[in-house]
Amino acid sequence: MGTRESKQYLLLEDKPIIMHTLEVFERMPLVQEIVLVTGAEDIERCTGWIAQYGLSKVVRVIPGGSERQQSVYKGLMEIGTDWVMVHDGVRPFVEPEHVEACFRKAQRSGAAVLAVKVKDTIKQVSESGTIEATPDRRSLWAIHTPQAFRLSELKKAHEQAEAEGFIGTDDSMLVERMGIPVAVVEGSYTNIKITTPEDLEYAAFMLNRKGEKNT
Ligand SMILES: Nc1ccn([C@@H]2O[C@H](COP(=O)(O)OP(=O)(O)OP(=O)(O)O)[C@@H](O)[C@H]2O)c(=O)n1
Ligand SMILES: C[C@](O)(CO)[C@H](O)COP(=O)(O)O
Repeated sequence: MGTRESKQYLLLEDKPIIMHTLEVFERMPLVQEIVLVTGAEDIERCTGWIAQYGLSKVVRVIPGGSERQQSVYKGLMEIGTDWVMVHDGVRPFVEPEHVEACFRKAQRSGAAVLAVKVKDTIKQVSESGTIEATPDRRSLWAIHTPQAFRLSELKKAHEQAEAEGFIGTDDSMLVERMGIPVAVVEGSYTNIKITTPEDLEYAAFMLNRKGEKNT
């Protein structure tokens, strides 16, 4: 993002992005409790915002680890439910009905992630910048969060990955490598991961649109 402030704390309509994200889950009857994993130095201000925005389902705010994977694992250790969903703090536009669909699918099949079909042709490119392969687009999906799992299986997958020194870019990868099938549930292209500066402009537009819909 290139900002001094971590992107999850940037303001969208005067509210930190992470609080917009938490509000989606707070309002869902399906969600029992939320554990927020953050930087140790951010716990105090996050706790303040949680009180300010009345997020009663956030039962704990805990410091993360050295990598995303360790942070998720630390979060899992604080969960008391049989099922868990892992979500990126910077995906505030996830639709509650898609969260619900992902969760229900996981309950039926064991594990599920939200995703969208890719629109572009995707190429595998070498370090020197030459195209090496063009995978068949019909089988390619861009994977989002939330990702839903049985808590015991996700914990086990994390422990196995840690023991083998494997680092994945999402939780599904860790579960997949245990041989557990993970179902894909079609979500929405608006469930962006706010990552680069132009995403902030899109996010402001999306928030405005959401506000107009609700009035
Ligand atoms: N110790 C860490 C480091 C990172 N993360 C999370 O892992 C993700 C990826 O972090 P990072 O690799 O720093 O990339 P970006 O967040 O994409 O960084 P940038 O803002 O530079 O795009 C983020 O959701 C971050 O909150 C984490 O939970 N614990
Ligand atoms: C989990 C994820 O959102 C799936 O697309 C993505 O891999 C997270 O990436 P980040 O680098 O941790 O933001």
